[in-house]
Amino acid sequence: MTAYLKLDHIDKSFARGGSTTEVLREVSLDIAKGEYISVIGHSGCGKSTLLNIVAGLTPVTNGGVILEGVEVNSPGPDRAVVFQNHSLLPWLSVYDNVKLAVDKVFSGVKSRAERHEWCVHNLDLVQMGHARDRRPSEISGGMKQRVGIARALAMQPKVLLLDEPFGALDALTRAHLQDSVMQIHASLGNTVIMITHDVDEAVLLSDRIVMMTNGPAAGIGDVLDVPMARPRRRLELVTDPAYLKCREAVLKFLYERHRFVEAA
Ligand SMILES: Nc1ncnc2c1ncn2[C@@H]1O[C@H](COP(=O)(O)OP(=O)(O)OP(=O)(O)O)[C@@H](O)[C@H]1O
Repeated sequence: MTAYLKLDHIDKSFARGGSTTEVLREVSLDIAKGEYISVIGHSGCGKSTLLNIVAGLTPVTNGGVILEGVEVNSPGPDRAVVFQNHSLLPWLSVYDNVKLAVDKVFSGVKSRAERHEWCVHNLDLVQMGHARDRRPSEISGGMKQRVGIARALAMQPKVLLLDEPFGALDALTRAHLQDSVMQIHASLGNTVIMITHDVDEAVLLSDRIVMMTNGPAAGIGDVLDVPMARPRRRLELVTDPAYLKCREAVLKFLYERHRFVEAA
């Protein structure tokens, strides 16, 4: 099987002043179309660097990213990113934030009326249709993240890249948004790479969990298959032996095999 998205022997070093930091070494992963992949690992191991490489925002030192057989090394609408700190333009309404991305991607393809419908459709998908005329400063953090997700989905990307998208949210808002993302993934079949620090979130949402070793020169330590059937319901999973087993495997990886050691 050829991978839909291939991370091919990626090395990444940053040079600063006279010194070089090796952040990633030999990161390789084949991702199938529609797969939901989580990346988990201790702080500073290089998760965001890896996501930024896939997004084309950070150049690799060696290796490459191949999407549908074509190497990608600059940003493009085929890979949409949602950051932890909502990156909405504060002077535009919710609707116009989504419209900006839609116009950029679809101006030659969809008519003005179709683009309007598409913006409304994607805002409805994340239950934000009612707030489309508000500015980012007038909505909550969870609502901003919903708009960020709507904006990303509206670009119809081949790959959705989520960098701790729920990290700054309270537990209840986080759970609601996780459920929305699961529903969207079920209906649209997006290919997703999501960075998270949250073990339960990784197990709940993912088909596979990529566990990174500690840096410097971090790599993929292990990849865990998450076998529970979908749709998944969080309350039912609490007692599901497969869920508990996955959770334990990730915790063991993080806290026994690759314990975080504070730099002296
Ligand atoms: N532009 C840069 N220049 C130099 N060093 C960088 C740059 N970006 C990241 N790094 C370094 O690369 C390492 C990995 O950082 P990265 O943000 O990818 O880690 P992370 O796993 O996402 O961390 P966290 O979980 O805390 O967000 C860190 O040591 C960081 O200081």
